[in-house]
Amino acid sequence: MTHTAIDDGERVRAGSELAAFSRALYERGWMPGTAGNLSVRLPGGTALITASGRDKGDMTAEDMVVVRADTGEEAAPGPLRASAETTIHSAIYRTTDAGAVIHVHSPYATAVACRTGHRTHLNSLRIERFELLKGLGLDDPTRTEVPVFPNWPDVPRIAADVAGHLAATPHAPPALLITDHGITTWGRDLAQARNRLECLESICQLLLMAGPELPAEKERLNS
Ligand SMILES: CSC[C@@H](O)[C@@H](O)C(=O)COP(=O)(O)O
Ligand SMILES: [Zn+2]
Repeated sequence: MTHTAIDDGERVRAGSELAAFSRALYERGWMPGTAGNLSVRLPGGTALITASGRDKGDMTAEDMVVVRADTGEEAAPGPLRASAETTIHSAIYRTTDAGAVIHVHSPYATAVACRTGHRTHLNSLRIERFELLKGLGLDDPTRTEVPVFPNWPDVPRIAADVAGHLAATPHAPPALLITDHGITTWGRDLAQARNRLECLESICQLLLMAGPELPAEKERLNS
């Protein structure tokens, strides 16, 4: 099958699933305005992604665009434009075996991204000890380093940073932050990507609620 030969039934089934997940995330307040985008990998080297600039709480299967999974290029001319952040999804599809990618502007993860990110350099957020790390499917569920990328105005530049980091970091967690912007997670399907997103959003909430450490706590943690 070539990348343009998408079975219509498959496209509609995947599009309906994207629309349902998008609505649910919107209703949680994680896709304010028209923020956020979701995609799934399809057979034949393609992916289906939410159209750009749409209300993410009110999408249907017809509001999705077929793109090449490895480049983000639109597979066929049509009235809708693929998400402005499609190249970030493609960077993930190219360098991992992800079957689905979710990007949202959820408040706690975005706040942590704002506080830990750097305007021009890749940074990382070290997370240790939280039980919820077990929900990320890590090789070592006791600790991880979530990369925090600069929010370049040129999205393909963010995508190039992401692809470079993931290619060089085989045990990277299935998640990334973009400073002053939001969070992206991925998994074998939308449900797994959403579960991982929920774990990280909750960890970020706990980090913000728990810190900064009190001196007595520091002593206890270091003993
Ligand atoms: C509401 S502005 C947010 C956008 O700039 C972008 O970050 C975003 O998440 C949605 O872009 P989109 O092109 O609709 O997929
Ligand atoms: Zn965004």
